Amino acid sequence: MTELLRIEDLAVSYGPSPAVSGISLSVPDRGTVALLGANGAGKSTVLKAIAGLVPKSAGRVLLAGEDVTATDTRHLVHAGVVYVPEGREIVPNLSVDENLVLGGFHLDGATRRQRRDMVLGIFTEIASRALSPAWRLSGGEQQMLAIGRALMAGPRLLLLDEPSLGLAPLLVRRVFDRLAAIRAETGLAIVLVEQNFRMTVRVADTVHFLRGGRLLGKRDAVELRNPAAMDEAIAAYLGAGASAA
Ligand SMILES: Nc1ncnc2c1ncn2[C@@H]1O[C@H](COP(=O)(O)OP(=O)(O)OP(=O)(O)O)[C@@H](O)[C@H]1O
Repeated sequence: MTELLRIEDLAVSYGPSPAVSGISLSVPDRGTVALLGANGAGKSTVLKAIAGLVPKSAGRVLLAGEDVTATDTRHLVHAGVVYVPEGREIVPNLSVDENLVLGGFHLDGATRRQRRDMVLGIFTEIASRALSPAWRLSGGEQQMLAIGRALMAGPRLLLLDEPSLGLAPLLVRRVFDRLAAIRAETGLAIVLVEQNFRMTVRVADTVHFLRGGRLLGKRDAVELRNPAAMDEAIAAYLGAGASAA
């Protein structure tokens, strides 16, 4: 499979000591790579560094072979790299439709309408609520809107930061089902940061384990769908105190 994203020896520091270092990983075209780890392990920092939202103190990021290490966020969005932050950050007083338009503001009208129809076709839960203010949506529907808004930009690489955060189990399942649909329909690649291990292995191909800002190892996600293998990987990579969500 062709490689879409390659990270080589990435480090990010917010202060004197690095938050993450020595991060190297590869995301194939149309692949889904997950980063699993406890709070503070450095997962969001890796995503933000890829998206150009935090400065890198070392390493390189290559997108389809092109060095984008120093490329700013705006140009990365145009190159197809779109970040969906933890906490969704939709605009509550704007309607569902208006939030979607924000994600495709740079598009011509016809493309924007076509993308909007594609997004609402995937997220059928919010399709009938297009004119409702976003604050009226449930947490899971707001998460779908946040992902939908990112899809409006026509990404090649979606960087998803904890889409399950704060959602009830049923809604988590719905969001992850839609992620599987997006992957099948649009063929984009995804880097997924999660703490919900069981849901993650349903949609990912490869899982990288992070602890203390370092990558400890990676496993095939299909293997980890076996609960015993997941428990063994968690104990090996994340420590005895960790457990599958
Ligand atoms: N803006 C910041 N300024 C200073 N330190 C930060 C900043 N953002 C993150 N950190 C620190 O960097 C480390 C990694 O944080 P990061 O948010 O990447 O972890 P995470 O694995 O995504 O955690 P969580 O699951 O809690 O979101 C932590 O020690 C955190 O306190």
